[in-house]
Amino acid sequence: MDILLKARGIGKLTSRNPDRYLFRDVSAGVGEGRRIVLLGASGQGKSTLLRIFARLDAADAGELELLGRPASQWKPQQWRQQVLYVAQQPVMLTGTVGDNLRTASILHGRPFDEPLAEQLMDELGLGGIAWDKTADELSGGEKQRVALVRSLLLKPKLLLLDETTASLDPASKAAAERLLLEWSRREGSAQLWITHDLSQAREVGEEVWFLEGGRLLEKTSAERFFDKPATGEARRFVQAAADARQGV
Ligand SMILES: Nc1ncnc2c1ncn2[C@@H]1O[C@H](COP(=O)(O)OP(=O)(O)OP(=O)(O)O)[C@@H](O)[C@H]1O
Repeated sequence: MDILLKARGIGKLTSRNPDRYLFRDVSAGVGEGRRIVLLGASGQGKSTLLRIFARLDAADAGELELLGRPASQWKPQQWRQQVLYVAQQPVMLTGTVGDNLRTASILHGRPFDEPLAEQLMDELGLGGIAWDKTADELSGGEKQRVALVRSLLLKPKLLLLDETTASLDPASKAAAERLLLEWSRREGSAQLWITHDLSQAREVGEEVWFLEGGRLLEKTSAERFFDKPATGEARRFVQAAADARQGV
């Protein structure tokens, strides 16, 4: 498996205290077409790490490489076409639903694949939404799904999914998971998910990265992470989630 994105020694200082790292020494590789889940408690810096991978935020240490070329050799916009961050809080651009769906093709000068946009909207249960509706009038869950379709239409090599299904009702969440799994198989694109839902993590993840105490403590197969975590921290994390589910 070729490595698509490589991180070497990535660190981010805390904004409050420039002597302290939020996380450091993050070295890992995203394989082509691989589905990885990034787990860890709130506030560990998972979103920040994904934003660094998408070059929406700068690292304070370390280097990134995409397709074997260091970040310095990529124009940020070209990098972001390939490594696309889907934000936790969806941002709708001014205009209609159709305008939002066409954004990527306009920005990147590619033809708009309308049949694909229709198909993706349908698969996410948005087939009934008029494309001339003002995007800002959509519900939060609708915005989240339109933002996802908008991202998929760009066909990035790596999708960074930051709690993308967290605000969806159970049926829409299942539809989004199905679509993303199918998409990764069909398009061969890689996905790096942040989720707090461990059953979703088992469902979608081939690999798990576990961030705690400012370090990427585990990088392993999903099966191994859930059945036999190597560190006490991961064991406690998995156990606490299981206890919470059972109301212990
Ligand atoms: N330089 C920094 N950049 C971003 N966040 C920082 C920084 N320094 C400190 N922080 C704090 O660290 C935390 C990082 O937030 P982030 O959203 O990345 O974590 P997370 O693990 O994704 O959390 P959640 O699971 O709750 O979404 C926040 O509490 C933020 O205020």
